[in-house]
Amino acid sequence: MLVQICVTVLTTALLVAAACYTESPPEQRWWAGGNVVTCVGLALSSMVTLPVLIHGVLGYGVIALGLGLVLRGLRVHCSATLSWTFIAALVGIALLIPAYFTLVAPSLRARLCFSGFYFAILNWMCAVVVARHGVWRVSGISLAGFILLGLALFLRGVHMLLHTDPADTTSSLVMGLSTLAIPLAQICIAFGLIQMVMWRYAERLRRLSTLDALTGALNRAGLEIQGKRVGLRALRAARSLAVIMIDVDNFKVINDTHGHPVGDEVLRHLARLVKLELRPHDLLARFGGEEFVLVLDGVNLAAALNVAERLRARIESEVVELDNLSVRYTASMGVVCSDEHSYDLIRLISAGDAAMYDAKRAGRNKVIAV
Ligand SMILES: Nc1nc2c(ncn2[C@@H]2O[C@H](COP(=O)(O)OP(=O)(O)OP(=O)(O)O)[C@@H](O)[C@H]2O)c(=O)[nH]1
Repeated sequence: MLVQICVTVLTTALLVAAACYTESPPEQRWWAGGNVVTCVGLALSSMVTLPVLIHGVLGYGVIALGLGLVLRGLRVHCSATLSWTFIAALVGIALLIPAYFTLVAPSLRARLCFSGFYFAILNWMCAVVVARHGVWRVSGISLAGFILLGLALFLRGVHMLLHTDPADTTSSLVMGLSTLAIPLAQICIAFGLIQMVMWRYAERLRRLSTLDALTGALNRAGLEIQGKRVGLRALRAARSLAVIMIDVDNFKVINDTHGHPVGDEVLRHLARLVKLELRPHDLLARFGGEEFVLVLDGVNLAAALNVAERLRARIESEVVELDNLSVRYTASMGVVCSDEHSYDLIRLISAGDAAMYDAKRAGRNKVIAV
C-alpha cells in the first residue's frame, strides 16, 4: 500500500506539473485533477483507524470521482465530453453499495469485492475511450496501463470473492502480483497520457508547418514532403502522375479593384473548388501568391486535361460573394504528365508552369498541355 501511495503521489505530481504548464490543454488539467482526487481517495480508504464511513465508504466515492474526472479528460481529448450527471452516477454507485455493506448488511469482504470489480470496470471504461482514440503507437502505453490496472483490481475482487477471510489474503500470490502491477500500470498511464498530449502538439505543429493558413492547401514545404511520397508511389506502381498548374488571371486587378480581403476570398474559393476534384491520394498545394499545383496520382495526360478543362469551366461559371459584392474570375492552367516527362515533381512543376504561361499568352482562361 505504501508503494502504491508513493507511486500515485509521484505520478500525480508529474501530471500536476504538466497541467500547470502554461497553455496546457484542458484534458491535461482533468487528468491532473482526477489523479489528485484519486490519490486523496486512496489515502482516505487506507486510513482504517478512522470511522468506517470515511475509509470504507467516502474513500471509494472520492476514488470514483477521481476516475470520473480522468475519464472526462480522456473524452475531452477525443473531442467529446462526459456529463456531470454521469460522473455523479459513478460516485453515487461508489458510495451507495459500500454504504449498504457497511450499514445494512455489514461485510468487509463484500465491500472489498465491490471495490475491486467496480474500479476495474472504471479503468476499463477509460481503456475503451483510449482505444477509440485510434492511434495505437501513441495511446498504446496508456491503453496497456488502464487494462493492466483494471485486471489487477478485478483479480483482487475475484480473490476476495473466493476467500472467506480477507485478512488471509495479504500473503497470496494474486495480492502480491497485483501490488506490483498497480503502480506499474499507474506509471504507464501517466506517461501514456503525457505522450498523447505531446503527439497532439506535434500534429498541430506539423499541420501549421505544412499547410497554407489562408486556403488550407499544402504549402511549399508540405508539397515537397508529400509530393515525394506520391511521386515514388506512382513510380513504383508504374502509374501515370499528372500535374496541373493553376493560376488566377489578372489577380492583381481583383486586389486593386476590390481590396485584398476579396482577393483572399477568391483564393479560398478556388482552393475549395479544386478540393472537390481531389481523390484521397491527390495533392493540392499553394505554390505561390495566386498559383496552385494539383498532383494527380494514376492519371494520364488525356484524363488530366479533362479534369483541368472541367475545373476551368467551373471557375468561369462561379461567382464569389463577399460583403454584398459579387466577383467573377478565371484561371489559366498548364497540364503535364510523367508519361511525357519524368516522375521528378520539380521537373513536372516547371514544365507545367511553362504550359500555364503559354495559356496566359494565348489569352488567359485556357488549358494547355505539353
Ligand atoms: N489578396 C491576396 N493577394 C495576394 C496574395 N499573394 C499574392 N497576392 C497578390 O497577387 C498579385 C499577383 O499579381 P501578378 O503576379 O501581376 O499576376 P496577375 O495579376 O494575376 O496577372 P496574370 O498572372 O498575368 O494573369 C499581386 O498583386 C500580389 O500582391 C494573397 O495571399 N492574398
